[in-house]
Amino acid sequence: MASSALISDTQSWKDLRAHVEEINKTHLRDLLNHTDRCQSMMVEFDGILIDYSRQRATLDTLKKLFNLAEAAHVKEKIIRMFNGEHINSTENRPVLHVALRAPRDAVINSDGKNVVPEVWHVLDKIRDFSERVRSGSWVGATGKALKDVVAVGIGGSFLGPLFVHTALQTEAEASECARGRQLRFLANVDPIDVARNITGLNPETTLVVVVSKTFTTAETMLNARTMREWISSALGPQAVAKHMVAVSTNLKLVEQFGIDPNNAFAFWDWVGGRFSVCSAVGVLPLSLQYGFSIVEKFLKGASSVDQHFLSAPFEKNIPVLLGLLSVWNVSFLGYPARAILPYSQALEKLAPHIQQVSMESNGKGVSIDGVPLPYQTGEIDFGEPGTNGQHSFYQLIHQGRVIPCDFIGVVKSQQPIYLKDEVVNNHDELMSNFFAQPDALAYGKTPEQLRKENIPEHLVSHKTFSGNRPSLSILLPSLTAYNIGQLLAIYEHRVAVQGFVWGINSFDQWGVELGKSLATQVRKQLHASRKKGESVEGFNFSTKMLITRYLEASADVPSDPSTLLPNI
Ligand SMILES: O=P(O)(O)OC[C@H]1O[C@](O)(CO)[C@@H](O)[C@@H]1O
Repeated sequence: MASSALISDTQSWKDLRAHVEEINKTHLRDLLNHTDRCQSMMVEFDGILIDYSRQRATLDTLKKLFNLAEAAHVKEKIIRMFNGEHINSTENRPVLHVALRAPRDAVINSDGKNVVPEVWHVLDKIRDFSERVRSGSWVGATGKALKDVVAVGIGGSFLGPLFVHTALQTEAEASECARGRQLRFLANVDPIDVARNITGLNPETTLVVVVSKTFTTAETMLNARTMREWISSALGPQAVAKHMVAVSTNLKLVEQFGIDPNNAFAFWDWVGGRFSVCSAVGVLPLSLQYGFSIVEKFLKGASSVDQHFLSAPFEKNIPVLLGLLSVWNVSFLGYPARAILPYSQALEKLAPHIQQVSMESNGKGVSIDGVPLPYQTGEIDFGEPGTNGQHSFYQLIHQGRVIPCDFIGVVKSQQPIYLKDEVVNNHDELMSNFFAQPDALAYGKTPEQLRKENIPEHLVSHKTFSGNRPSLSILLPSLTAYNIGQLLAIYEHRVAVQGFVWGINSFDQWGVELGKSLATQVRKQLHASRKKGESVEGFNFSTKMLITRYLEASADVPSDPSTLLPNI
């Protein structure tokens, strides 16, 4: 399938380019009047309703997007992914996060081997370990039960688990299962993050889970050594065996670090970091907090969407539709950003997680065959829960730049509140905004409407809303572990579809390497300057000046310190 032909050279791409002119003659205000159009722009699957009628698209646009998908061989690429082919060609790896949530009896082959039994071997090990910790049969070095967990990891070894944890925290069944337990995440190498995470924790009752696919990430390893010091300085070095476990693909380095290999939970190089929340990366910390049976529901929700993605026709395939519409917005309508706006506080960490899933995957400059692209890929993802975002950046979305929005609403609140004598209950109040905002963006408000309302003439232009601003609405029935899994898989596959169309490798991340290697040079310099007083050399004028100023202004930092941990 590899070829240096770019999707932008195909007739389908050119047709869509030409079609923009047609769409520019329309306004969502009018498009929304066509009931047939709107009806065919609603899709339902497994309790989830998607309404994309507020996209700047007609049924003809959709037809052209399906042609584009065909020209980009999207169907074949999806099948190749599920078949375990090495579609991550620059790293020569399959991309099989779908195997992480496949049922026990599924068969998913990679390099001639069914990977599902090894997935379940690790899941069973997690179930067993987390039950022993939760029941108090696995105790710490002083015989106390371990009720608090600090998960140390960054990027994909952090954001997905944090998203799911935040979403489950207030879910009735999950929160009951987590009673008396805490799960914290130490990600940043900033010592302040260490201080925040250990504050209020007792090493005797704390389990540290070091999560790193490579077990070489500088930030994670320094934080892991810091946590090891925190434990051993309080309880003695032998306590590490009882208080530290690891999740990694690199079990050799785990052992070298001093963690018992029996307490290491494996995953595989066919799981990309940002797609790893369904591996031990997420399943271990979440099972320790909520119990394995809750996490299993999350995996089932994701698996249900996996099957839908693989088998549903494109006209009804949620990740495919959303992926194609994102390509339409970015590559044809020229909107470079996307706002992820969940009307649920429980989903407050969805946008940061999808930011990595999407931007690390699709922020590329060359095709999968290494050909420089004449078009931009990826989009700038950001977001906040509604209604908080409304009082922050929505002004720009309503009257400034056009940013396609994903509105995500939930039918049944995790935590309903009813107050006597209120007009509506609290969740209805929230959802009133969820329903209103997409229409405000789509319809806008004309000067004529304002004049009819007797708005003073000098304010008319200020109060005018152009409208015609696209969004889509995702309505979830509730926010259980299962629904959270569904939502995750929708976004993961949508990002893959976008990459498949753009013809890029969405599964590597070479762009993060340069900064890492330059930091190594700076680290060496800081060491040499602090220890031996060496002057700053080998940098450009600006960096040299900045580092020199930093060193001079922090000359009181001891050159040969004894261990100091945060004390707040
Ligand atoms: O799990 P690891 O190997 O510590 O890597 C953490 C993160 O670093 C990256 O490699 C780059 O930021 C991500 O892709 C990954 O999720």
